[in-house]
Amino acid sequence: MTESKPAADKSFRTGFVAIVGRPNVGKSTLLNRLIGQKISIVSRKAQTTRHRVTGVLTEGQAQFIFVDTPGFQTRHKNALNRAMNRTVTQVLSDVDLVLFVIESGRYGPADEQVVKLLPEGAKVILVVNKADLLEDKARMLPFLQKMSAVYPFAEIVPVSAEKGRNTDTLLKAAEPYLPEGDPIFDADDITDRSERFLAAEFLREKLFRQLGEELPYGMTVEIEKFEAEPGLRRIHAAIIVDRDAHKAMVIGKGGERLKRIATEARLEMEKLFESKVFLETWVKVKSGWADDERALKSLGYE
Ligand SMILES: Nc1nc2c(ncn2[C@@H]2O[C@H](COP(=O)(O)OP(=O)(O)OP(=O)(O)O)[C@@H](O)[C@H]2O)c(=O)[nH]1
Repeated sequence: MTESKPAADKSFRTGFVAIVGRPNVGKSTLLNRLIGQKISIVSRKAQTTRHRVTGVLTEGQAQFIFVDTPGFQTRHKNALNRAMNRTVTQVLSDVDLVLFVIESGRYGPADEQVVKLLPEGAKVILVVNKADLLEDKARMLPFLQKMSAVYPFAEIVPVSAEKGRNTDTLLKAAEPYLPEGDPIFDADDITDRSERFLAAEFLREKLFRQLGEELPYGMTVEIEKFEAEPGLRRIHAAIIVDRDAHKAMVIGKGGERLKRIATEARLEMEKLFESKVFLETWVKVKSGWADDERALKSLGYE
């Protein structure tokens, strides 16, 4: 494994990078674009820091280690939110660089909330995504100028994550902000998350997509059983919601919605695990759990 590590001379740079932004600005698309489509699963390593690593990009003389920042909500004020916002600020003060993503031509209250969570002194690059959607290109420059007054951004880079435009420029702009140091991961490592974890992530992602605005607050996914044998994964997943009404929303009319969600998640798992997947899902009601500080610990938020 070690021979695939890039040669470490003194100018090699390695650093932790967090991608933040309000929902739907294109954070996942950007991460996927930067690290490429290939996802390989490796076991958690001893030298992995306390951060949750979502992707590693080793290119030229630099290694970018992307870390997870839990999502944050401004609509609901309960224990889960307070803890999540605390976690966000903690993670952001710990990383070497923050990529703050917004949409071209749009800067609203939800984006402002994110700026408020940026810790003092953090190195932040403003990524102005979806540049392809800005119909009037002449609006870009004044928009960038307006944004430069919002926060002392280290750099401002317009990109299109979806089309892969200018993402190389973004990496070049980001590299000098990583501290000098040897790579921590082998060049081929993309994620250190386990298959079990990724299974929950895929299901969660499909739920988010399908439920959209109706997403029940505090919903979570628990993998109750994960069995792996060559060419086959057997997964039992529970979707936990707060109320009976939420349960009905997730299941949909005649179970259609849950069926669609589970099918999409299963297909993605099969692709990633390169194996057949039997996925069983059901919805459980655990009332009030989102306000239970103890429940946070089990989710890793505290
Ligand atoms: N036109 C265009 N669409 C984009 C671009 N980047 C992302 N999108 C689309 O924007 C939507 C949201 O993208 P995501 O990557 O899921 O956004 P996100 O910020 O991770 O969203 P959350 O998971 O809700 O926080 C998707 O439909 C993407 O296809 C872009 O550069 N141009």
